Amino acid sequence: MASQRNELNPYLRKPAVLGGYPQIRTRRNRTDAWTRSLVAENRLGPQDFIWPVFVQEPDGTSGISAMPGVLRYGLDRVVEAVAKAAELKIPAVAVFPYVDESLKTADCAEAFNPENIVCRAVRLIKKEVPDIGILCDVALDPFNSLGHDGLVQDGKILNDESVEALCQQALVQARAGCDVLGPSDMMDGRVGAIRRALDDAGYQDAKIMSYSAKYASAFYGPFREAVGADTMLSGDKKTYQLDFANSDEALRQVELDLAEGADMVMVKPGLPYLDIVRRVKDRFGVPTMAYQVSGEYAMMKAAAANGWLDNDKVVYESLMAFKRAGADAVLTYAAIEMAELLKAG
Ligand SMILES: NCc1[nH]cc(CCC(=O)O)c1CC(=O)O
Repeated sequence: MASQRNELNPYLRKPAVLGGYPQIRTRRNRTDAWTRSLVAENRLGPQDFIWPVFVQEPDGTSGISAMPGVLRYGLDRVVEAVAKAAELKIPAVAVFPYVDESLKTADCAEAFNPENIVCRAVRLIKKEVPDIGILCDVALDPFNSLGHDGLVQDGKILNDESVEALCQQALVQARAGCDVLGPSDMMDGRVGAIRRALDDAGYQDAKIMSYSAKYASAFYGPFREAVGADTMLSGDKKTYQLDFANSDEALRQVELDLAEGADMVMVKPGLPYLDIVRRVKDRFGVPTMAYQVSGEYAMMKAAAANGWLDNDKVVYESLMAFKRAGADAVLTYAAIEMAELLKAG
């Protein structure tokens, strides 16, 4: 039968596997925009973003010199900004506080004050923009006169005492209406402790997005200006944040956080750490977030301001790269501009 058919149809006599060029031309799938769209393996939409929002005590807004286009919002302005994010179909915002120096202390008491700027912003956003998810950072640095994420004694970052403080901070945030607690402090055991504290207080549905693979990175520089922690920090964060020489260590950290009850995990910074995103996603298959941090944003904006890079194109390409690496969503300061661009087509 087969040989008969081959005689009738000489093309079938050719081997099924053609082998290569010139029969195979991979450029065929790239000839037109519609073909490229058809075969695209990843897509980017506003649902892929979490927008970090800085809030400040004074009404109005203020700029951050190393983050052009990013503002801190007073409570009179934050609702409008978050409502715009919701309108653009961005699923969640991450609230970060700018705290006046006079409120920063070594015991970080302001972090547990239910009337602090984070809690008030969360209550307001929950009330006025009820459908957007709210993530809060759980770490003491914005409230710490020493600039560290944990409590400091004699120059050492205390672990277990810090975990207790973080639990208190998570509880005031959950009470204010925060949907997702994001421990970004890298203390040992904090995810399990926060989970227990939330459950005991009746917040079983409050989610934990753990900053699991958070590296001691120089790319956080502009953020520290944004939250007013730049001049405060004594030393560095290398005794708790991960060493950027390592990646097995990140997997171990993720594994522990998942065992302790993390609902989602995060890799941070983003672009220079896409290898970690891929390893985490492949190994655990859990919701994996990545944070395109302040320094990454600053680099793109600085190059674009000089005319060296095309802002819209590099921001788009960088965010698509996160998707390709396996990230489910990206925390990015460019969320609004990118959502607007995608909407405009
Ligand atoms: N724990 C605080 C925190 N949460 C998010 C960032 C960085 C975010 C950014 O750079 O955009 C930091 C800074 C740090 O750890 O020093």
